[in-house]
Formats: sequence, structure tokens, C-alpha cells
Amino acid sequence: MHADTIAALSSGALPSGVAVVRVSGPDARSALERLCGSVPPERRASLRAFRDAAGGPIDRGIAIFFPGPETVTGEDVAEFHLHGGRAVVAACLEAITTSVGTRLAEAGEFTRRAFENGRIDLTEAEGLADLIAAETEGQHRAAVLQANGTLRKLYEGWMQRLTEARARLEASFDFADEGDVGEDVADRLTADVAGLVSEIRAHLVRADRGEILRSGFKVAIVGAPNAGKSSLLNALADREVAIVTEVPGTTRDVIEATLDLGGIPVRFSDTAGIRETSDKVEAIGVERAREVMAKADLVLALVDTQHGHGPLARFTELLSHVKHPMLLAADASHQDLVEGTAKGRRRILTVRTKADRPAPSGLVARFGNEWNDFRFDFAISAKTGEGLDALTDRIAELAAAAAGTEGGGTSEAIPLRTRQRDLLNETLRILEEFVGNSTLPAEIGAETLRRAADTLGRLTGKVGIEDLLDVIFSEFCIGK
Ligand SMILES: Nc1nc2c(c(=O)[nH]1)N(C=O)[C@@H](CNc1ccc(C(=O)N[C@@H](CCC(=O)O)C(=O)O)cc1)CN2
Ligand SMILES: Nc1nc2c(ncn2[C@@H]2O[C@H](COP(=O)(O)OP(=O)(O)OP(=O)(O)O)[C@@H](O)[C@H]2O)c(=O)[nH]1
Ligand SMILES: [Mg+2]
Repeated sequence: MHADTIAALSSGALPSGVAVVRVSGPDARSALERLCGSVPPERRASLRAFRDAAGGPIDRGIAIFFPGPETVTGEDVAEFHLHGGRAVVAACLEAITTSVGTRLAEAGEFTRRAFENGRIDLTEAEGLADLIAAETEGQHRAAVLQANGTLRKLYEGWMQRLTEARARLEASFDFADEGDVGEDVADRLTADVAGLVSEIRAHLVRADRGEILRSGFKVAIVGAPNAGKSSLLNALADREVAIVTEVPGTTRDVIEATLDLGGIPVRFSDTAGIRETSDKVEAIGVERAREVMAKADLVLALVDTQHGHGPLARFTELLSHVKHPMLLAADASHQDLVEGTAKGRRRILTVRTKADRPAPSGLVARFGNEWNDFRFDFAISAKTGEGLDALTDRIAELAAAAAGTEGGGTSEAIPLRTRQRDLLNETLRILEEFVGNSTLPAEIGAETLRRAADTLGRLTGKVGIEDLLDVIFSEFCIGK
């Protein structure tokens, strides 16, 4: 328990309709006494006149007292709900912090106290940070499941099982000299741990989806210079994000815009038109375009067919830079490469641009001699808007498939953060070592299980993570 009391504005930017000032710590009660004249009845919203130390009026508002330890921080908590003016809030905080033991809170300090007082674990703290940062429905849904302790329960269950397994193994030390007793125990133990291994593995597969919810489904817009890439980005974003001119080679850097498509953040990157160039700046842009393409979850390959076959030859060259396993497979068929399958494996959509203009070759064009007749997935016009809805619908579908939220989303908790996934991977690696090595002496086996449990403990914050706490809690805003 902390000796000092912290106070902060916990609601959003001022001015606002109503502002909430929270106080947590041993002096929370006295703050109410000083500002309201008396402590209002516990856990009840009470209308009071707030006054400063000199008796000057601050505001008339609602005050609440939550006695610890059954509170959000685990300490006594006081709340002042004021009118959201800057001077009103400043006067209230000033009056609260005149008490010697009370100071302004640092970013994340309320949540940190909740963690330190055992009210929440680290996954819940991280879930709260993600909940506050959530901008799309998908992010919201995943963060709620972390913030409300769903992940915590899962990991605590796993830790419990590891502890039990270790206890059984350690108990078997005593029988080690008596022949087959130890062996029998070891077999059952290995089977139990193997069960855990497959659960952690399945959980980690879902983690990739968490990553998409957190950082977005990445879509690279690529094509030859002048194909209409920047025009597409602008049309999708509905604003002039990128410069558009008739000069090929206009875009040199990567330009991003994020759209919320069906609850998933979709990050579109407009890139430099890919071509050989002696222009130094453009060459760097082309290199960046290739990098963006290689990292994308989905590539939109744009072709302006109005000049006939020339751009299509470059298009073939361009696709060779998409480093998707499906494309690298030597025996991948045209079907695999471009049409793919509907189940989220499809990574490229081919798009004919400037569909408002007549194309000499029509929708079906020859595509070099390696591949057969080529049919574009979409024909669009950034100018008239033709085809854009169909294209965004398809992208939304693919993003939902990648994030695992198709059909209304998942109720399963998934780890959203790299920190969490790294620790889970580490735990998995240690447990695989245990399972794959049935001849390990019991002492070493028990030590291996202990290391795995410790790694899981770092996930929930049960085990030595001092170094990490500052990093995690500093992401919060003041007042949280
Ligand atoms: N006004 C206000 N609204 C808020 C918060 C707050 O601090 N103040 N919260 C800030 O994050 C969130 C609510 N979180 C809370 C979590 C636990 C407890 C709490 O007192 N828990 C006790 C008692 C539960 C009960 O009454 O059933 C407990 O769990 O033991 C309160 C708020 C969102 N809304
Ligand atoms: N008629 C018509 N013209 C278009 C359309 N989309 C783009 N253009 C024109 O095509 C030219 C090139 O468009 P951009 O969007 O700058 O092409 P880009 O692919 O970004 O080009 P770079 O950045 O140079 O690689 C501009 O003159 C646009 O006005 C379209 O749908 N219809
Ligand atoms: Mg451009």
C-alpha cells in the first residue's frame, strides 16, 4: 500500500461537459472532508458544494467515496464530478493537493496501483491500455476480453497445471530408486504437458489474428508509374492524402491511410510506381515499394490497360517481387497465384484502373506467354467511383478472415501484444524441450517445468518484471 495519495483529472480533454477528478490513497477521505465539508455516504453519488481551503467556491458537483480495498485501485478512492472547465478543474486539483501527502498522479499510476495491489494482473492492465486506445469494433472486442480478465484466467490455469506437474515430478524423486514407479509417473506427466503444449500452440495461432486487430491489416497498393495508385488511395480515404499528377513517377515515398473496414483497421500504403530509374530519389521510393509489398497482408496490383500490353509486361515483373510463399512455390499454378482460394490465403488482387476510359484490350488481356488469358479481379475508376465498393467489400472480407472475426467475431481471448506472444513462444519452447526429452533426469525435468511456469508468470506479472512495469504503465494517459 502506498503512503502517498494521488490525484488527477481522469476524464478527457477540457473543456468538457463534465470532468471527473479521481483521488486514490490514504488521504482520499480527507480530500472529501476538506472540499465537501464532510465525507458523503459510501459508494453513493452525492451532490455537494466544493470549496477550497480559504472557503472560496470551486463548483457544485457530485462527490463519491469508495472505501478500500474493494475499489478499482484497492485503496480508498474519492471522485469529484465537476463542470468541465479548465479553471474549475485546476482549482479542484489545487485544493486537493494542498494536503502534504497528496500529489498529482503520473501517467498510468492509478492502473499501476491496481496492479500492485493485486486488483488486476498485467494482461488486464495491458487490456485496459488497449481498451482506451481501441478505435475499431474489432479492437474493442479483443481488448474487453483482456481487460476483464479472460486471458488472466487462461494463463493462471496453465500455471496451475505446470505447478501441479512439477509437484508430481518432485514427489517422484523419492521413489526414483524403487524402479518403475518413477517411470510410470513420468509417462503420465509427459502426456499432460504435451496437452498443454498443444493448447498453447493453438492459442498462438490465434495471436497472429490479434496482431492484425492491433496494428491493422496491411494492404500495399502497387503498380507501374501512373497506374492510378495514388488516385485509388485518395478515393478510398475520401481525401487528398497523396499527390496525383499525370507525370509518371509522382509518388516517391510510402503514403499511408487507415480505414475502418468492418471493425478492422486496414492500412493502405500507396507506393512509388515500380520501374527502373536513374533518379536517385525515385529509386529509393521503388525500393521502399518492394519492401512494403513484401510485408503486406494483401497486395493490390494495379494496371492501367489503356496503353495496351506494355504495362502488363511490367506487371509480371512486379508480381515477382511479392514475397508470398504461394508465389515463391515453383509449381504454383496461375490459379494459385492470382485467384488463390477464398479462405484468407489469397494475397493478391489484380485491379484494372481508369475503367471510365476505353481500354484497347478490354477486360481480358494477354498476359505474356507464361500465363494464360488474364482476367482482372476488379475494374475500378477513381474518377467515377465505379468498382470501388466491390473492391473495398472484398478487402473487408479478407481482413476479417485474417483477423478471425468473420461471422460476428470471436469470443476467445487472444494475446494482442508482442510482449505476450514472445513470452508464450518462450514457454512453448521450454515445454517442447520437456516433452521431447522423456529421458531427462527428474530433477532437470522439474527445473524445466519451473522455468516454463516462471515465463508464464512474467506474462501475468506474478514473476520478476520490475524492469517492465515502467514501460507498460507509461503508455497510459494521466488519470488512468
Ligand atoms: N466514475 C468512474 N467511472 C468509471 C471508473 C472510475 O474509476 N470512476 N472506472 C475506472 O477504471 C471504470 C470502472 N471500473 C471499476 C472497477 C472496479 C470498481 C470497484 O469498486 N470494484 C469493487 C467493487 C465492485 C462492486 O461494487 O460490485 C471490487 O471489485 O471489489 C470500480 C470501478 C469505468 N468507469
Ligand atoms: N480518367 C481517369 N484518370 C485517372 C484515374 N485514376 C487516375 N487517373 C489519372 O492518371 C494519372 C496518374 O494518377 P496517379 O494516381 O498519380 O498514378 P500513380 O500510380 O500514383 O502514379 P505514380 O505515383 O507516378 O507512380 C493522373 O493524371 C490521374 O488523374 C481514373 O480512374 N480515371
Ligand atoms: Mg502516386
